Amino acid sequence: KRPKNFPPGPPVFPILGTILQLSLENPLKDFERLRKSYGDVYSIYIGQKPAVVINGLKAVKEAMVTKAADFAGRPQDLFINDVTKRKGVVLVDYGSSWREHRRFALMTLRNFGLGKHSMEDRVHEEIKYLVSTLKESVGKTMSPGVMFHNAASNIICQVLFARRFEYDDALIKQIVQCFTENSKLAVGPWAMTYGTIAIGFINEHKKTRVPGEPRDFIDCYLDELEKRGNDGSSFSEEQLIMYSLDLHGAGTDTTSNTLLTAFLYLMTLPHIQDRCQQEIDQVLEGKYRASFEDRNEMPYTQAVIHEVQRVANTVPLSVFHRTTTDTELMGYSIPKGTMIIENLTSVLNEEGQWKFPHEFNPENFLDDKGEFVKPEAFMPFSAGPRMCLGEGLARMELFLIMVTLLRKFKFIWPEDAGEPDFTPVFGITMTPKPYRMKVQLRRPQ
Ligand code: HEM
Repeated sequence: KRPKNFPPGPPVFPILGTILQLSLENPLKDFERLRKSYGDVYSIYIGQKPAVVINGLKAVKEAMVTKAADFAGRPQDLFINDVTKRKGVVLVDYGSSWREHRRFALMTLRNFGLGKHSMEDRVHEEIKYLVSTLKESVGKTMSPGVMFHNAASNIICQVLFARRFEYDDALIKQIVQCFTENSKLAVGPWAMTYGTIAIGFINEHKKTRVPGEPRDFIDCYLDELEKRGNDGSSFSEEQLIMYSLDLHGAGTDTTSNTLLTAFLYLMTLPHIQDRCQQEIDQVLEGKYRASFEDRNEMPYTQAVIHEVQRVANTVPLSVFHRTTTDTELMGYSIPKGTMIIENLTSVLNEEGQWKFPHEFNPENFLDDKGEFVKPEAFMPFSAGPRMCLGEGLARMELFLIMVTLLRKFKFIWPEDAGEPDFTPVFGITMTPKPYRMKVQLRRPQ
């Protein structure tokens, strides 16, 4: 039985709840169907546990922005909570440890003029490896999956540990494989492997650091730890291990799957790729490399990158939330502790919010003068206090990587590759099916 005035939903069966009415392989279509029957806010039962699914811009905004604190918790009774020991930031419940760690990460990422290397330099450093890998493939076809995954992983590793791994490094390959092949089921062993690496790095940093002169995120955290001492602060070395695992995990699969989606569409829509290249050539003429600032001169390329993010729908159901108090949403009552599923998919393709909700079309982000505009329903990073903490870094990576690669190379869908399959594989993150791309140099380099 649903509690009084609880959001409606499909009939609940003993033991299984409403689970049989959802395809576990890809529940997104079922969520859409249930929205048609029950409205923007409805409930499902995962076994005996109720969860409220929130759909569409209006309801998502009311929950995540207007009633932000009420909806900013995280479920604490999932298997993953045991693995993460309730540390880090992504899965930590709303409270002072989460708040302090989130604030610290935002500040540290923002101040990343760390040492001599600004964040942009770190991203460009990694792009060099992408460019040389692609150069080796000129005139041939290549599978970009591992390359983009490694690049995204390395950028975070640079920020965290001031270290990167070669694209064919055995250890990092193993991690990538764990991640992609066994998918998210391998969180346990993966966390352990990565945890061990992180501990190694942290110990190394403790030996070589100069207090007050941080080289990277780990040094910043160790400085902060020293400053705070042990009196009741939520900062600890154990936190730091989980924290770096969190940031690495949150920043790798997301960015690399978005890049994979980008190149899949750019190859199969060559007129769009062409138009980006014209704009990039014009704005960067005479410049050695792109800077993030250049985006303001590139409305079309900006529109394409945003359209990629909209269509990629990289984190389709966001990260699950939980109510922190008894609350109300769109007139329904939701008790404290209820799991909340924020259906970002339903916002990113919502009819009435987009000119072309169901096709890849950069016009979704352009006004009639060709200027870049960002509709309110663009929320691939979610909204409110739990919104993606890496948004700034992710947007910088997407822009610098796409612009640099499009400036140098032309990407072609191989003649023998058959029809492209745009349907991604569902998971916490959506992954495009593996594909190959043909690479050509645009001008002699
Ligand atoms: C295209 C790339 C990315 C996308 C689409 C994305 C999307 C998201 C989404 C939807 C959430 C959940 C927000 C919520 O619960 O309401 C999230 C959380 C988070 N993301 Fe990202 N993300 C991306 C890249 C990154 C990067 C590069 C980092 C690393 C610096 C990062 C770090 C985090 C963290 C730490 C959280 C948890 C925030 C919290 O619980 O307070 N993300 N991201």
